[in-house]
Formats: sequence, C-alpha cells, structure tokens
Amino acid sequence: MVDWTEKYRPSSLSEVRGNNKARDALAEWAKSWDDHREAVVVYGSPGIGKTSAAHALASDMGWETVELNASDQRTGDVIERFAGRAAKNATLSGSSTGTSTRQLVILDEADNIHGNYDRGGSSAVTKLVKSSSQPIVLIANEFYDMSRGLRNACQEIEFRDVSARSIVPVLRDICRKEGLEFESDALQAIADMNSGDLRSAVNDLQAIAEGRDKITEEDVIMGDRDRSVGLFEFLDAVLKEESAQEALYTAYDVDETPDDLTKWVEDKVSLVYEPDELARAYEFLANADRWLGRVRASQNYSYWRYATDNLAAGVAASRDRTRGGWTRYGGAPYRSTRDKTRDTVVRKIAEKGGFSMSTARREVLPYLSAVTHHCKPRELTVAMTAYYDFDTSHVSFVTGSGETTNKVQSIVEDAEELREELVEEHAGGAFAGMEDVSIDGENGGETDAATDGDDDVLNRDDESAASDEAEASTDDGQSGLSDFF
Ligand SMILES: Nc1ncnc2c1ncn2[C@@H]1O[C@H](COP(=O)(O)OP(=O)(O)OP(=O)(O)O)[C@@H](O)[C@H]1O
Repeated sequence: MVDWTEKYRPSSLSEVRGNNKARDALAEWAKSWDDHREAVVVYGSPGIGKTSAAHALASDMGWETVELNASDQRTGDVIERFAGRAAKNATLSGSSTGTSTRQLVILDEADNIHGNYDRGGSSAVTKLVKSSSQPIVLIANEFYDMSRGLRNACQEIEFRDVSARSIVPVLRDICRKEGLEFESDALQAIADMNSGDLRSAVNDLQAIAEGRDKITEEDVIMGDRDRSVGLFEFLDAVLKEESAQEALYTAYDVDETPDDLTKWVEDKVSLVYEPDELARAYEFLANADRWLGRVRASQNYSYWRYATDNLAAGVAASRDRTRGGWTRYGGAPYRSTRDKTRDTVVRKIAEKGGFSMSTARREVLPYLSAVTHHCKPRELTVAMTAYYDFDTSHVSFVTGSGETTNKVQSIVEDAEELREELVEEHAGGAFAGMEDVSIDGENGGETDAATDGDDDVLNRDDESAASDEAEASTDDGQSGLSDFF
C-alpha cells in the first residue's frame, strides 16, 4: 500500500496549498539567509504542510536536507558534522557562500524539548541555532511551548489550518491522478470533516477509495460506521488478519481510547509477531506514543487520530503475512507493574547511553526488544542484561519472555558472572570507567537502526558508525556493550 500522503507530498513550494503568505515568507527567508543567517520557526497544527514546505523549499533552492529531532540530545553533534561537511564542500567547489552547498537542517518537534533528561536541551538547541553555519527550519505545533530564548533567536512563520476550500482541489487532483471518479459533494464532505488538516483528509480519501472506482457522498458518510468491536476482535484484526486500512477502520469501532489501545497492542504484539515484524511494529507504537504525549501536553484530542493511524494501520502494515488460529491473549495489560518496570528499564537505558528518557523509550528499547526477542540470541541477551544491570523482571519485560522461566533466571545469573568477570579484568580502577560506558556507534538510539533487525548494530565498528553521517550516532571511543561478549 503506497501512502497517498507520501505519494502526493509537495515537491516544490508552489505545490504547498492554502498558506500562500507563509509559503512566500519561507522562500524569502531562504533567499536572504546569507544576509541574516537566522533560523526560522515554522509553526501550526499537525498535517498542514509544515514539514513538506521545508523539504519543498530545499528542493527549490537545490539544498540538501537533514531532518532531526530537536529533543534528541545528539542533534547538536550531528548538525555540527553536517555543517563541517558543508563547509568542506564549499571549499572544494571554491565557493564559501555558494547556495548549492547549503544543507537545510529541519528540526522537528522544536516545541517538545523537555523532561528531566532533556533539561538544558532547550538552551543547547538555542545555542546551536544561534551558531549554526547552516540554515535551520524548526518545526513546532505550539510556538509558545518553545522557550523564550529559542523563540527570540529565530524568525517565525505561522502556518494556518488549510481551509476546506483549499483542501478540495488537492483531493480532486489526487482522484484524477488515481483514475478515481468522484462526486464533488463527496470531496467537500471529506474536506469539511477534517477541519483544516490536509493530511488526514488525504488519509480519509485513500481509506474510502480502497476497493472502489468511484466515491460518492454516501460512501463518505457511511464510512463513519456505527459498529462496536471487542478488544480481542480488534487485536486479531491488527495483529493477524486485516489490511492496514481495514485495521484502522476496526480501531475506530472499538470503544476504547487510543491510549488504552496502544497499551493492549504493545502488550500483546510479541505473542504474535516474529522479530522482524516486531521491530517495525515497535516503531509505529513509538510514533503512537509520541502522538499520545502531544495529546497529554496540549489537550488537543485531534492528535488522537495519528496515534490510531500508527497503532492500528502501522502495526498491521508491519506484518509480513496474515495469520489464522486462536491466540491466548490473556488479560488486560498489567499497567501498574508493567509501567513501573518499563520506567526502570528506560531509566537504566537512558543513564547508560546518555540518552533522553524519550529516546530511550521510543527508540532504544524497541530495538533491544527486537534483537533479544524471547531471549534469542542468548549470548546477546546475557550481554544486554549485564550491560544494563537488568534483573529478571527487566529481562522479561524487554524480551517478552516469562519472568519466572528458567531461561530468564539463568540469563540473569550468567549476566551477573559476566559483570564479575569484567570487574576482575578491569581491576585497578578500570571498573570505574564502566559506569559510564556507552554503546559503540550509538545506533540503538536511531530509528533506522531500530527497524533493521539484521544489522548487528551492537557490534558495529567505530569507523562505519562515524562514516554514516546521516545517522545521529556518536561515538566517544569508550567501551560498550560489545565488550561484554
Ligand atoms: N499545505 C499542503 N499542501 C499540500 N499537501 C499537504 C499540505 N499539508 C499537508 N499535505 C499533505 O499531508 C502530508 C503531511 O504534511 P506534513 O507532514 O508536511 O504536515 P506537517 O504540518 O508538517 O505535520 P506535523 O506537524 O504532523 O509534522 C503531506 O505529505 C501532504 O501529502
């Protein structure tokens, strides 16, 4: 299934609809960047084309792009590396100001830099924004959720919700390109239903069009079906049976909040999926979690639909095949104990790797879960357990294996031995250094790595990690998880 929002993402600023003034201001900012050298914040609701506009701008200007998450602590290093590369390119081309050598840095989630482990993150980004040798576009939903220092350091451009009047022609174009007949009222109804959010309008159009040559107003209205679905039926739909699109519809029919649905899917997915599928699914669950975080922070419940997209359609799309049979899903996720365990696990990962809590939770933990699924390979699971000093509940949580099984108990015992061996080996003070070891070529924190179950990231050598400039990997040359083998 090709996602139409990707397929029809604007490739030039002229294709970005409904925000002409903002669009022109952005083009002007880029053209005059050499004169002012300021970063710009592009802010507004989700799904109205902010990120697309930034990419389209780069394409219009002939600039490369690098997209990073502002709340990620390693962002600064990555930007500096890109900046260095750009400067080098400029020297090679004999031009120090040539616009073709620019790299547009797109910093997503600029309004989301907070949390204990991100303390100071905002001032770090502010510093970066002030000193960067490359143009930076910060993307935010809420301008005033950004620190004052950061706001003051940037120019600002507001993107407004896209009016239904501007949404209809986008939908019409897509229908024509897809060879899909339509009633004008159907497109109008979709535009009206999505109040300003062009991305969700395109998503709805694609969902309604599936399996049809023509869409009518009735199809759109009937799309809002009134059917109640039980949780196990929903889990079967997402984890075993239905296409991404159908799973999404089913999710809409369950009488539970996306928060609860995410917990259920997160809790049960490892009972059904193979490691590769699991790695992909966890990435979507991490996205769902991110949207739920935004709902909590902003109380804007319109973000729920993006959580649902991820937890239902995304997780279903992560499957390699459909499955039949009956699965013993067990009871409701034990949130209180599980949450506590998860928090401890995440904290250990964050402390060890020097990540923010959110990076540890969204990116490193899913990756570890995928590579040690059901404690396989065992050696790696022991190494992980030793490295993070996990106990049986932690190992059970990360690997999806039962806490009281002999397997988990013996892994924790072996890990204990491994740690002791290492203490002996490093006797004479070296053990102190182990306290702040980090994973070599810290790819565990990268979304890319998290999806790539085949890549033996934990063993990657420094050189390959360092040469991969598109990744936010940092290597401080210290010992790491691979030392535990
Ligand atoms: N103004 C627009 N013009 C054309 N297409 C748009 C526009 N806004 C959104 N879209 C469609 O929606 C998709 C998502 O848009 P985009 O990611 O740029 O939104 P955003 O405002 O950056 O959202 P978020 O805050 O969630 O990152 C695009 O790929 C495109 O298909």
